[in-house]
Amino acid sequence: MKLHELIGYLHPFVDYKGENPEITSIENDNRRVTPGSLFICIKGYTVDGHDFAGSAVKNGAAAVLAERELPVNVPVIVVKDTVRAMAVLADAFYGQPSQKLHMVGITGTNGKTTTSLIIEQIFKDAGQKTGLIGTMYTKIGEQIFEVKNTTPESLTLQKTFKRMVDEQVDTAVMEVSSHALVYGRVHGTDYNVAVFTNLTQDHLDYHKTMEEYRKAKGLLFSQLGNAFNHENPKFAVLNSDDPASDEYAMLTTAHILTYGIDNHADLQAINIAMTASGTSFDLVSPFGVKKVNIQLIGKFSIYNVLASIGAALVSGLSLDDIIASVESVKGVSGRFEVVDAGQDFSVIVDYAHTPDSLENVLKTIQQFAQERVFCVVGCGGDRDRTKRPLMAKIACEYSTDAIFTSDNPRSEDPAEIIKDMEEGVKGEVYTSIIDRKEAIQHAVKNAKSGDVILIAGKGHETYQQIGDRTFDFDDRIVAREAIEER
Ligand SMILES: CC(=O)N[C@H]1[C@@H](OP(=O)(O)OP(=O)(O)OC[C@H]2O[C@@H](n3ccc(=O)[nH]c3=O)[C@H](O)[C@@H]2O)O[C@H](CO)[C@@H](O)[C@@H]1O[C@H](C)C(=O)N[C@@H](C)C(=O)N[C@H](CCC(=O)O)C(=O)O
Ligand SMILES: Nc1ncnc2c1ncn2[C@@H]1O[C@H](COP(=O)(O)OP(=O)(O)OP(=O)(O)O)[C@@H](O)[C@H]1O
Ligand SMILES: N[C@H](CCC[C@H](N)C(=O)O)C(=O)O
Ligand SMILES: [Mg+2]
Repeated sequence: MKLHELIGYLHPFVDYKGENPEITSIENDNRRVTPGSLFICIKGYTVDGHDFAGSAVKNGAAAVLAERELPVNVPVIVVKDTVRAMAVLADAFYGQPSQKLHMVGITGTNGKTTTSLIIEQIFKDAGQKTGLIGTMYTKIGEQIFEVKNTTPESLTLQKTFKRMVDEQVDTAVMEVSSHALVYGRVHGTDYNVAVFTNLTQDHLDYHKTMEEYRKAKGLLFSQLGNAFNHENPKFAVLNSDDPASDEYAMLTTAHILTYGIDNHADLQAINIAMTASGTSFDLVSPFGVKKVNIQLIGKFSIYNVLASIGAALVSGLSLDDIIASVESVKGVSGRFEVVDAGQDFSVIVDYAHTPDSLENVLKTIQQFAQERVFCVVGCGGDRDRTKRPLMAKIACEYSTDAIFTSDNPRSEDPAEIIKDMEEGVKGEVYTSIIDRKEAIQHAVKNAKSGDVILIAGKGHETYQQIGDRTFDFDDRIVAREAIEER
């Protein structure tokens, strides 16, 4: 695409009439620039991309988009906000790919990854080719790509959508983090279905207050498009048991489908029966009452399944087929994952790293636990500090043996993170062991027949970030080895 054509997509007041080179790619990292690239300078949290413009030009950049004039010998287009401009240009350069896909976006504090994988399964079972973008990976068909963020910045995102279009993907399912909504990473992404799971405390280091956090998630719904496109209607799938849903319903002109358990909803689960290996319920739906038997447990799992059924239903799939799909879902890696090495106690690895998710998982375990419940848990460094005492309190309240340990301390002192946790449990009985491997070994050594050990916080993660180093660490492997050593 020629530079002039590309610039034409920007704000009409961006006045550029200089040279008109062919733009072969758009990059925001000088190290990825090749001859003909447009280099976009982004002021980051760590460094300022404007400092790399010179190097980008040396690498062959044909033009630079920046927030100020720069001393380089290629055209510099100056805009007020390069992050916003990047979203517009990425969408245009890749041919507005999200408009060619059936797009399902999922936001909420907990359950995004789980729900996105269930939705992916439903669409696959319906014979569609799917794409997935989320915490664990990006997936196009069956090809898996590593990711750094749950929701990547706009350039990577649009490039990924373009690849999905090229590879004939029908439906793209993606997690939309609150950070992504605030940073404008999904600006220009044309969702057909926006799903809300729930809103509870997390990420207050970034959003500061729950009100700001709630507003951030609301952006997915306010950006869902305001036109009544009757050929291609848009849907918001909202949790009727979460108070934030009322606000999100007001923010959007899309059709609304609600799901829930406690409050009346378009899709409501009633007559719930849970065993240690699964859950059954009656699904009250616009198509009558249907019996559903899932292999997942915990009330939170029912919510994830209802949200998934809702997203598939408004996408036009048949309810009976959808139910058959959700009934076949066995679980998601690192979410309530059982480690079984033949021991006579249970070990569960789960990604609960927020107060709400920890409470949900421990309450679910309590329903089945016959003896003691050990809870090995830590809190991430460089993340919301205010959730630390709350998580510690929940661990003490809902388990018999709370063991506080490290979970990606990053740049923080792990002992200080544990101290923050301990603030929430003054006078209670717990054990603190900084080294996560030792903490897991401690639980495994002390567990007796019939006990349950929950190892919370890292789920599918295969690393531990300490300082600026990343070490191999997988709760499931460490637990298995500890059991085998017993
Ligand atoms: C706070 C934050 O969100 N940071 C994101 C941000 O990093 P940054 O601002 O530090 O970027 P930077 O390193 O300063 O770089 C600035 C610019 O200079 C460029 N650069 C940089 C170095 C260089 O040598 N050359 C160069 O050109 C970079 O390409 C970039 O354009 O931009 C990066 C690239 O897009 C992101 O990967 C990074 O996410 C970091 C890893 C992160 O931890 N983010 C978290 C807070 C986050 O976004 N989490 C959410 C939610 C998770 C969930 O709950 O599921 C997520 O969506 O992942
Ligand atoms: N609907 C839900 N409500 C509350 N807790 C949930 C729900 N679904 C899952 N959980 C809990 O939250 C944990 C994380 O789930 P999941 O990875 O699906 O969430 P996520 O929203 O993708 O999280 P992240 O923002 O970190 O990517 C699970 O391991 C489980 O403990
Ligand atoms: N998406 C979440 C994941 C947290 C996982 C936990 N293991 C941690 O490192 O805190 C975050 O980045 O806050
Ligand atoms: Mg996730």
